[in-house]
Amino acid sequence: MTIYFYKAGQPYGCFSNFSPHPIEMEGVCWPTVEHYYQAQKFVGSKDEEIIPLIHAASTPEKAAALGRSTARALRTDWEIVKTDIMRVAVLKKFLTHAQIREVLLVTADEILIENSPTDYFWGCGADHTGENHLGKILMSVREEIRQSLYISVKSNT
Ligand SMILES: Nc1nc(O)c(N)c(N[C@@H]2O[C@H](COP(=O)(O)O)[C@@H](O)[C@H]2O)n1
Repeated sequence: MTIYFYKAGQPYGCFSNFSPHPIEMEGVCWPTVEHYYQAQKFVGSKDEEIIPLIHAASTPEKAAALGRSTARALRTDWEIVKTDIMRVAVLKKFLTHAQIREVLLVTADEILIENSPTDYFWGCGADHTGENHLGKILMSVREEIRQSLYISVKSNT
């Protein structure tokens, strides 16, 4: 069975980057993965002063709106680094929060798909031809956590 997720308030909403699960990255606590991801777009760019505004945004939707502002200059390597940045943040989220880590592990080997009607990179898009990079990251994070649990159980036996 393929598992579709999208909005934080819907089934499997904890897989959305908009879910209210804070992460600490380099000593800074971010309210959601989305806040952190949107802020990373501006690290080292001439518009870096937007980062504290994104950090302080009261909702992930507001953080995303700030990060998507076309009037601002993104860091020049954004397209190269964005998938790695997302993976590190998503891994941190599931290492930090035991309850959603369990939800992820219980999905076993099911395919996970971000059912975004508009996003053909992170999600599957309206016609399901999208690249689903968020779903792929979640499946790879699931495997990494599974492997690390297996190694720690084995080393205790
Ligand atoms: N839950 C939710 N609501 C939305 O409105 C969304 N667009 C998404 N998708 C997430 O949006 C992020 C991509 O942002 P950029 O287009 O790169 O600015 C990424 O976190 C998607 O998973 N989710």
